[in-house]
Amino acid sequence: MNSIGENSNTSIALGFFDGVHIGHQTVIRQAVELAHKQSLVPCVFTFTTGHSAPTAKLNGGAIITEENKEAELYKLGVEKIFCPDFELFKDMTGEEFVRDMLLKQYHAKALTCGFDFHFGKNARYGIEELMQLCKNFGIRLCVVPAILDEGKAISSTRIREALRQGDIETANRLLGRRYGFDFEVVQGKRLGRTINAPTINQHFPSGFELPKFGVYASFAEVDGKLYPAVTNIGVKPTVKSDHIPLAETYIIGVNEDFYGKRIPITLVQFLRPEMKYASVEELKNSIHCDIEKAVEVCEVFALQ
Ligand SMILES: Cc1cc2nc3c(=O)[nH]c(=O)nc-3n(C[C@H](O)[C@H](O)[C@H](O)COP(=O)(O)O)c2cc1C
Ligand SMILES: Nc1ncnc2c1ncn2[C@@H]1O[C@H](COP(=O)(O)OP(=O)(O)OP(=O)(O)O)[C@@H](O)[C@H]1O
Repeated sequence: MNSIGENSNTSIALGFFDGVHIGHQTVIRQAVELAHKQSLVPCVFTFTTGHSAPTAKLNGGAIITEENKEAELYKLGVEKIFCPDFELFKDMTGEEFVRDMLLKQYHAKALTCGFDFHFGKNARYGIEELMQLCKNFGIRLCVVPAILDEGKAISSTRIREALRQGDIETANRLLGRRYGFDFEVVQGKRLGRTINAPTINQHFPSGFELPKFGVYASFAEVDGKLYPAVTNIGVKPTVKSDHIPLAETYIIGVNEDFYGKRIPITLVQFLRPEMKYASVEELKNSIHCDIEKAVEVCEVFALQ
């Protein structure tokens, strides 16, 4: 990043980009392509929502961590990410946002956004205003039409809804990759090993969207290699040891100490809801069925 001068002219993709789904990827690729054509630095303008957030973004938790979002953006060819706090620009007029922020601070020569992009105080300004402002300030504007799935625009909101319903197939299709997380592995009660299913435990940070509680066929990445796995997301009502939801994954065929590591887990199929069993013995039997099912499912997904 140091090679990019403070005053380099930029091509900027605009949006929040939670999840970096297929619609976002199209917008970002377009900004990167424009940058290459016009010798500009390919950039993304996104923002943090620490102190305040746009009303439209208050309908759910994050799909991806900030760190993983950045990694996905860089994979698409982005070289610089502008990420101010929403608070800093939320009261700007459309003109102030384009002139003072995008043009003067970030040296925008080209902007790319989606069909429904809104900006400025109370998200009052849309594509029409942006076109006019870009014309006034000599900035090239590219507006990407809606990228659809099943006839409806792909959105972070749709992905959150799919996750809440345990509909991992839809979430993964809209994301254009497998949904997952790589939170640090923390210590559990160590009961798992006594029921022949030692698990890695990962807590969801606050503000993160939780997938439906239940058991999923999954994959775990260990030292760059993918292993079939089975993940329970929930509060373990049978053992009542926790009220804080967490993800517990039994990695099939691996038995190592993962404490403190960041193990990437991706979900591929919902197997069953989390249940409160009458005994640990019943839970144990159920977990062994889950493992068998997960092995079958992962075999199919490993070929894809
Ligand atoms: C595949 C799988 C399915 C699970 N399903 C349930 C469940 O339906 N209900 C439940 O209370 N706990 C469930 N658990 C969580 C277990 O209760 C938990 O793994 C066990 O208590 C060990 O916890 P520990 O890691 O704190 O030692 C499941 C765990 C796994 C790995
Ligand atoms: N399906 C899509 N097709 C084309 N552009 C899109 C699509 N979804 C989002 N965009 C554009 O990508 C940028 C970032 O989108 P943003 O994160 O604000 O919206 P979103 O994915 O629709 O999320 P939400 O559901 O939270 O509104 C914006 O410029 C937006 O217009």
